[in-house]
Amino acid sequence: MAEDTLIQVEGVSKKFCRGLKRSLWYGVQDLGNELRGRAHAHLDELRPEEFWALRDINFEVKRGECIGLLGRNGAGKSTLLKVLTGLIKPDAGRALTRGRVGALIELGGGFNPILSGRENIYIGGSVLGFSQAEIQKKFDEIVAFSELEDFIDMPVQNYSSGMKVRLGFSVAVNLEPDVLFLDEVLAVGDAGFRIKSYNKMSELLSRCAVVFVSHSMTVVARVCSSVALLKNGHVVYLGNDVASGIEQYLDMFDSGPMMIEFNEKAQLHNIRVGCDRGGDHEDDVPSFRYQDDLYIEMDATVDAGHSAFYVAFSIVDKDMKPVAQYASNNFEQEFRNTGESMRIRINVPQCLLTNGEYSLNIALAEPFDRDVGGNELSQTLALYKNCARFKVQGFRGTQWAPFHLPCRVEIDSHNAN
Ligand SMILES: Nc1ncnc2c1ncn2[C@@H]1O[C@H](COP(=O)(O)OP(=O)(O)OP(=O)(O)O)[C@@H](O)[C@H]1O
Repeated sequence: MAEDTLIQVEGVSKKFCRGLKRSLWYGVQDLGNELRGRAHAHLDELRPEEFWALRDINFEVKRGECIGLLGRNGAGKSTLLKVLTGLIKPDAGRALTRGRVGALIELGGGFNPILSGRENIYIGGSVLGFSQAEIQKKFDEIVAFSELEDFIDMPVQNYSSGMKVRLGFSVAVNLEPDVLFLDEVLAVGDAGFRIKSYNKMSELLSRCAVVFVSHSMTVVARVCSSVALLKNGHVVYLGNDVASGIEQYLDMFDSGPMMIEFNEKAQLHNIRVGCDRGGDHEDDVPSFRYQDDLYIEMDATVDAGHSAFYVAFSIVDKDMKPVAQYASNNFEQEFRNTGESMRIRINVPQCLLTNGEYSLNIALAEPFDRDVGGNELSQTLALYKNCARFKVQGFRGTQWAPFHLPCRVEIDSHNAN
């Protein structure tokens, strides 16, 4: 393996068996064959109820790189991490690492629950190959990072899940690893610790090779330099274009049907997103360009008894996270209910969304009072979620957020200090 390559995965395959009884029986057969020095008779074929959890995985990670393992539930990410850390043996191929390995792949994994945090730090350090003296030197740093000073002599079995993550992460990152394996478990920590952990990861990156499993695309976009996207045990994308890897991951999810959460007092029909220029269609989804002038159109009826209403919408990304909002009442725009079917058109000039697939949540509401703070109280008349999908394409350049603002930068060298 090349000098600066710290992780090398070569043709790794791993199969599992769905049925417990068969799985045990195959295990006995394989062990018998191994003991008799016979090659694995069924190495490349699947026996009844077996499936490939990993199939012919190849990649390498150099010092200074962080590869994000993405994939839907059951894609094989944790199995790959377990092969990488040596917890399970692959059926074919090999995974090599160079240098000290730090890992946090299971909540409380690697800890002895009846021993204290202090004792577990010493055991964890020894497993990584550190001498008692070296661990002693790092001990205060580990405890300070985990912020568990008051609990360090308590048995780990009494720790909360967040406390276990703090201790596990702190041991993994503070013992100067060359290779770091991190699973989703970090998400268990509270917001403060998560931010601290991601900062620590960024700091370690210059001297480490990291494999990071996550379902949070915001974090992947922030910390990863490359992405391996797994589907049913196969790598379907491997590369340095993290945005493209994330896009392909999000494409694996069907955004689902429209949900009418409430339509008892108003009804919406024919909701669509358009562009005066026309736009294109891709897989039946309208597609526009970055900075196009868009409009949202719908037909609406509002029940008699509600004399006025306002219109609100949010744009959500493929993770269903809201990325933009609008409510006409914030601009003193309320509309009179004509009692008849109305065509509503909302103009969205110069849409600054970056490339991706988005959807709309739309509400009609009636303002009726103000609270003590002067905020408007309103009654929802209709709420339709995920009711019009659209794509934005044509944004050029690195993309790390849903909006790109067309700013102008001015530099005046005379005033610079
Ligand atoms: N010991 C095992 N025996 C049998 N099947 C297993 C075993 N461990 C994992 N699997 C199966 O292997 C497949 C991959 O599982 P894995 O845990 O690697 O997925 P994952 O991508 O980490 O999923 P998630 O995002 O839910 O954590 C799944 O179908 C899982 O049920």
